[in-house]
Amino acid sequence: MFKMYNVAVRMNEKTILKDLSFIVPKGQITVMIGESGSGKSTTISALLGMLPAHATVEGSIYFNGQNIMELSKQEQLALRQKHFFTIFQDAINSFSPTIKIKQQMYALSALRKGHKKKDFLATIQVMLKDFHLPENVLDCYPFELSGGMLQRCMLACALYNEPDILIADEPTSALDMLHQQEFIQLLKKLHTRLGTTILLITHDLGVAAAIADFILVMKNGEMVERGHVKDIFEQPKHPYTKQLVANHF
Ligand SMILES: Nc1ncnc2c1ncn2[C@@H]1O[C@H](COP(=O)(O)OP(=O)(O)OP(=O)(O)O)[C@@H](O)[C@H]1O
Repeated sequence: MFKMYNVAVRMNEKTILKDLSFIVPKGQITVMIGESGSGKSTTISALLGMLPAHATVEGSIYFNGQNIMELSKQEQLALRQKHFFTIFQDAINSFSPTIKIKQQMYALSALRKGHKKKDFLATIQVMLKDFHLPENVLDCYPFELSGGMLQRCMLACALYNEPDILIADEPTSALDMLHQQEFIQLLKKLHTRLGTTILLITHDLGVAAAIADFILVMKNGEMVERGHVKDIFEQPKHPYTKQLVANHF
């Protein structure tokens, strides 16, 4: 579905990503793991065109066979809005503090679907129930909800938008154990229902083992190993992956 090919990123004279190449297959859940500072978020930022202006990016990013790096900034933005939906680590920072959840979810969804407010409300209310969120959640301000509830609102938005690709950058790291598991179950549900292609970033191997079809292992800005979840956990090849897996069990 999309592929990064020989991507290198430099910032402040420092090489952050080195010659990164990988595929995220259609309809599969690909999980990127690796220690803090290994370059996971930078990879996502490169994919989403969100790197700082001073960053230099080389290489190609293919989506449906098209190298999006060859498109104008405007075309890239339109393509990402149409096909990608992203959930970030800190749900509270994903919402504006002074606007009610309903308006914000509608704005996020209207961008893609152009649906009427009435249709949106009817559909989203069913989804919220499905996601164990109280009915009045739409009339709340973000500060009135827990981190777990806000992440579930984001996931409901993702479900409503039916993106081709869902990117989730450490979506559970700010949640407690119970809410982490609940979020992962809902993510699985979304994947089962829509067959969404998912790229999930985490440093939690338990999360990776629970949900991944494929795993990408990052270390120091390089991808040191990639493979099917079973192979990574049962027969890791790279010393770093071996160490990660050994520490997990
Ligand atoms: N704007 C920037 N300017 C310079 N260096 C940066 C910038 N942003 C990130 N880096 C560096 O790039 C490297 C990779 O950071 P990145 O945030 O991608 O890692 P990560 O694997 O996502 O880490 P974490 O799990 O802690 O989020 C780090 O050494 C970081 O200090």
